[in-house]
This record gives sequence, structure tokens and C-alpha cells, in this order.
Amino acid sequence: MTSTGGEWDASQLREYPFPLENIPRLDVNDPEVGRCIAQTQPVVITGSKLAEPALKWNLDYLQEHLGQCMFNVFAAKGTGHKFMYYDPKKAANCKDFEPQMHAVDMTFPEFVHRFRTSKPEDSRLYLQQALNDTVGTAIVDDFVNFNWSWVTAQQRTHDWGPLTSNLLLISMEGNVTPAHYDEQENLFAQVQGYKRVIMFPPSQFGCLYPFPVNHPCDRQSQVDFDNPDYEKFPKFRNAKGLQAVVGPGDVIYIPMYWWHHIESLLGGETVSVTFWYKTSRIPQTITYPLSPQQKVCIMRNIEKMLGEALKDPAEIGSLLHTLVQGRYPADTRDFMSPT
Ligand SMILES: O=C(O)CCC(=O)C(=O)O
Ligand SMILES: [Fe+2]
Repeated sequence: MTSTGGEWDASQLREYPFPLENIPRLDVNDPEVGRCIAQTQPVVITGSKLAEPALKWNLDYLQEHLGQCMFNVFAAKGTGHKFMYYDPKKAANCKDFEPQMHAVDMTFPEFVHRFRTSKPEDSRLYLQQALNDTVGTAIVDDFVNFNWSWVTAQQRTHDWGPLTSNLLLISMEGNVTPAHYDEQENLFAQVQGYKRVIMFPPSQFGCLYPFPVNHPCDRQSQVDFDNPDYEKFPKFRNAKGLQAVVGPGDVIYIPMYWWHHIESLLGGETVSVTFWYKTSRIPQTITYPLSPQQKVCIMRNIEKMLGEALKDPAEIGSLLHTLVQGRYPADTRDFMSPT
């Protein structure tokens, strides 16, 4: 992959053991964009002007225009660079769980000060704050001037549900959001700096070994991409990804249930804004075989149902093993194909 304008170079990209192909990069007026979204295939969209008023959102501008509210900031554990999300509500399910980051909420000027004076031995920071009406009037003015007509047309064309939130992400260079999938459609607008996005389709669920649904790290891969444990996660050898580098003005479509790993490249802070939409309504006719997305949804529901039925998440694994071992090999076609 090469940089289009020389703003980043390939030496900044971390090295991983899996093969990568490029995500298509298309102009907003290219009809192929609509086809990619309709087929839930990732695509980088240029020229949409989705978050154009935010292209000036560097730290100085934001400090001047953001309100005095407290912001959600995460600090990575130790000197680590990974920001693995976890659900504090599920932490009670795992007595030995040790989060890899913790929340350190602060005002924006405090964040900027810590950001600018940070030394290599300090914890890295990552601000992840929902854009709402407490963020200051100048920012609300910019927000109102986003290209809502384009994004709402996408929502309508693809029969998505309501917009649920816009997350403002301000990252230090070199921070990594490890591979995970979300349960919403995402038009992710890059406004400052460059991010590398690596994605894997939902069909690679088995290669990426997500944590159990009742674990605080639900939806996150258990595989450490920097040091994969192939004994524990042998199918990670079969993982094959797609990648793109997004810069100011680019929008990348991250379809629901698609795995994504995101690195902030070197060159100062990176700023992004997400547009998360609920997925489309249940189709009136279901076609078989089901899609990999539908199968992920079924697996999640089975895990949730077992958790509720057993009233103890620790019992789910042994029940599932008893259900499968010696009974259901990976391919049951030999003895279960209908005539
Ligand atoms: O940009 C990042 O670091 C993470 C963003 C992400 O996971 C998302 O938008 O769903
Ligand atoms: Fe995500």
C-alpha cells in the first residue's frame, strides 16, 4: 500500500503475520460505493464532505471551542499502546479480570496539557467522548453543518435504523484499538491525522477467537496481534485481512460484525468522528444458507440464552463442550445431509 499524497509512509505500519489486501477507495459519486454498502463490504469514500466542518478540529481549536464538561479519557495500562474496550457491567462475571485501560475523566484543557507534556514513561491517553449538547456551542455549529443530507440518504437507501451516537475520538500517535466487531453500522469520518484500519469479514469469527459474550471483553479478539499464541488460537494462521489508511476528509464504512483493528499513525494527534446506525430491520424473507453475519448473531444469542438459563456464566463452557464433544465434528455433512 502506498500513500496518496506522501503524508504517511509504509514504515509507520506495524507488521503482522497475516496477508492483507487493500480496501477499495472510491469517490462519493461512484455508483460502486452504493453497491459496496448494500453488500456490507468495507469501502473508503472520498469527497463526501461528511464531517467537513470538523477538518479544523485540532487540539487548539477544540480547546478554544469545547465546553467545560468532563470528557471520557482512557489511559492505557503501563506503557502499553493498546486500548481494548471492556464493559464494566460484565466485569462482575470475571473475578480475575484485569482491564488493559482505565477511565480517567478530565476537562479538555487538562487533557491537552497531559497530551502535550506526555513522556515515554507516561500512560498513553485516548479521548473517546460522545458528541452531545454539552460540548459547546461552536462545536454544535460545526456538527449541525455536517453533511447530514448525504449521510441520511445512506441511512435511507440501506434501510438502516436510527443514528445512535457520534463518538469523538482523539488519539495519541501510535495508539492501537485492537481487533473487535461492533453491533452497528459505522460511517467513520477521519478529520485529523492518519489511521490505518485493518478489517476481517464476519466469516473469520473462528480465526479471531472473540472472548465469550458474557466476558467484559465481549466482541474483542483474544489474539494478541503483536505476539499471537498459535497453540491456543491455531486458526489465527488462516486470518486474511483488508486494510486502508484514512486521512482528513475520508470516510470508511465499517459494516456491522466486521472485525476492525485501528492504529493511529505518527504525525501528531488523530481526530475521528463515528456515525453509528442501528442495522436494518429484519428482512421479510430470509434466504438460506444464512449469511456469516446472521450466524454470528445466532451464536451470540445462544451464549446469552445459556447465560440466562444457567444463571452462572462459568457453567456455559462446560455445557457447550458436553453438547459438542464427540457429537458434532466441525463438518457434520457426512451424516446429516438431507437426501
Ligand atoms: O478509531 C479507533 O481507534 C476505534 C474506532 C472504532 O472501533 C469504531 O469506530 O468502531
Ligand atoms: Fe469499533
